[in-house]
Amino acid sequence: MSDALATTPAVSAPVPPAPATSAPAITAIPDETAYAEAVQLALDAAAAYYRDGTSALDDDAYDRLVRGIAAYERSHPGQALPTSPTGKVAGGAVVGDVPHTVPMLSLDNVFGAGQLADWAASLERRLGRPVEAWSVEPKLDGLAVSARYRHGRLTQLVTRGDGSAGEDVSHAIGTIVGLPGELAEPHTVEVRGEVMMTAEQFEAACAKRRAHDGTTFANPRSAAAGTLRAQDRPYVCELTFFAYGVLPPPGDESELATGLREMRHSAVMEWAAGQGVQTTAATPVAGVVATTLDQVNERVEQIAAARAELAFAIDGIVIRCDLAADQAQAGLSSRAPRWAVAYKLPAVEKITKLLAVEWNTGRTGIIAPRAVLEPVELDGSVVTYATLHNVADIARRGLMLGDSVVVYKAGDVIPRVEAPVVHLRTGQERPIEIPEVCPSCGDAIDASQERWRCVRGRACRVITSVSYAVGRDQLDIAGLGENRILQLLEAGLIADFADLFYLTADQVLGLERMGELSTTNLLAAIEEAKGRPLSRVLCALGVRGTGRSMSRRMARHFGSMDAIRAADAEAIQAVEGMGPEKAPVVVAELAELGPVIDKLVAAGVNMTEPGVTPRQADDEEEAAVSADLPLSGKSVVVTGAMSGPLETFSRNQMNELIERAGGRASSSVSARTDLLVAGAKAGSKQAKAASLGIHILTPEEFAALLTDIL
Ligand SMILES: NC(=O)c1ccc[n+]([C@@H]2O[C@H](COP(=O)([O-])OP(=O)(O)OC[C@H]3O[C@@H](n4cnc5c(N)ncnc54)[C@H](O)[C@@H]3O)[C@@H](O)[C@H]2O)c1
Ligand SMILES: [Zn+2]
Repeated sequence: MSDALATTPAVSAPVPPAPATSAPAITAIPDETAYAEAVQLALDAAAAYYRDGTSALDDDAYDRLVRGIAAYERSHPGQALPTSPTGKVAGGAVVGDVPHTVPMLSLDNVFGAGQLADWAASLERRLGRPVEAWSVEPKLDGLAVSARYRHGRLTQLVTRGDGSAGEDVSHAIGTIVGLPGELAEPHTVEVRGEVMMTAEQFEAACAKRRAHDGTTFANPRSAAAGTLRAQDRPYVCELTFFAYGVLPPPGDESELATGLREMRHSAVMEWAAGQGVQTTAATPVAGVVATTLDQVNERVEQIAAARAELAFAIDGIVIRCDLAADQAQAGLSSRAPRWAVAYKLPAVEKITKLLAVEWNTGRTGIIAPRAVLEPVELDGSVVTYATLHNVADIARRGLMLGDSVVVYKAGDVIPRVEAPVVHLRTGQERPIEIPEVCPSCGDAIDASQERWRCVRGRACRVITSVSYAVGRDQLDIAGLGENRILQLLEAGLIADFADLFYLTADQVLGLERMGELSTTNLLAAIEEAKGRPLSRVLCALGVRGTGRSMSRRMARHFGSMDAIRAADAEAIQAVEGMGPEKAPVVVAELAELGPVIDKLVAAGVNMTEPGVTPRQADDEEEAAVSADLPLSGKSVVVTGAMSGPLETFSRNQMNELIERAGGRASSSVSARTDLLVAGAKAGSKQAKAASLGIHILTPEEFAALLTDIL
């Protein structure tokens, strides 16, 4: 939640996570005072948003606020203020002095296919006939402008303003890619479209501003807004234009003018492109014409899916009647045309706080910073971490601890910090500490390239990662202490733990303090480790977020390493407890570990989970767990010291055993516990289980129950 809302508790509300297509959240407004505050807050935000992009609110917060205002006005019609933003273009917060020939309006919104169908049905009722063709285009997230051409020359550029009059921003002519100074032919027309910044232009703009005053823009839209209106900046930033309309001068009865008025929207767009004006035609989200709502929805889904990869921001899809006659007959309301609608996509950017920066040395020795954020709900999940790429990136964005930052996340994309919101700084922000030595091993940092590395490179993490992989709960290879691993590394015999499976007796014997017997023992232990269940091999890989229990759950869910490797983020997310933030990281890290896994496979290391039939790549079902296992569906807790056949079992091995027998291992006793295995010196858990009437077994009784599996 942004600061601005936090300081006005009367109008702030928790964010209920809403699925993409459901009705949007609103800010609750309890009384008239809160209502007046909310109106003022919305006006200030909208004024700043359209002026130079320095709103204190992100779009989602603004939209919730305005919906809250509208809801309050519906239930208290007598209290509505004349300054209220509802029902007005630009929330009524903007004025202009250059009149528009035809109003530049807003768009009504729909959320989801259901609302779209309702909107289309009411439009068709109004027309008294079915709409023959729909045009479906991306809703570009920038600023609307009207570009006036006289005899083919671009003479004036005007913002939307309050819809009836805008502001002259002709000074920007010549800095906007896609808006030529001259048309291919000497026509007099008005081209309407969106001015925005591509990701690349945004980076360049941030670099220029940073060189100038040490700050950056918060996101491409606010950078575009600020840039379009800036007149006396000592630096020039490039912008991009995409057209979505062409209007002939009112009263012009020339052949071209009448032609344009009668042309389908799709044909108008082709005409504009023919004149050298940029349209979305060449982008992956080009406008299309659809004849049925099913086709419209299909294109909506395609555009939504392409969103994360686009070089520019979109916040929805615009659906309009393609035929000029339909548009003319449907007409306009005071705020929006009746023949078009915006199908809103969920917000993928929010403002939150940068709480800390963590530094980690990756498997390849790359030292990467990671942002720790005040948790924020974004595109269907709660984001707490975001990537910061590298040190140069932090410097480039001028980030500070405590900054309000714009965080971006769409679909499977790993969340990233876009930039600080400089105008929300309080003076309490502190510099981010940059590490001077490798955070993993303490050795020096090689900072010669943009991505910093530990001077040890891959070796930095190898000792820790090999020690972890051979640990008792993973591959369980006895006789491989840190010193021994270091020896193997320094002798060049291993570079990762998969290489252990290729060691020969000669190589091992060649090491210092390594006799015949210990060599035989070590190689036997390594040989034995080849048969460990998939869950342990997976755990040994050390993928972030997949510790012992998650590795077991993944192994049981997929059944084989092949199935795990074939899974995308969505499929991985189907594993219990795997959040949408973690899933893409797991997929990325597994891909990065591909060569290690291949080496393990080639060495003959087991890649399946006992008792689980591996799922096929396109299998919708859970991997089939053999039915009627002794603990099927039971929740089991283990406490006290194990004895009898289970004497040597670690807790992790006990948990594995339980899950292999079809049960669920848990660490605490509750009403949902089915069985407690209580060994000697069992304490409070046994007492609690007894009081709850839970079935209690000794380790020996439990072992007897599982003789077939042990
Ligand atoms: N963060 C803030 O403080 C703040 C303040 C005000 C408004 N906003 C945001 O602005 C949005 C409302 O703004 P609005 O009234 O400018 O826009 P809108 O959502 O009403 O849509 C109309 C605009 O869409 C644009 N557009 C993009 N692609 C188009 C296409 N293919 N065809 C036709 N039009 C296209 C045009 O600029 C047009 O003016 C809200 O989503 C709100 O979140 C944010
Ligand atoms: Zn290191």
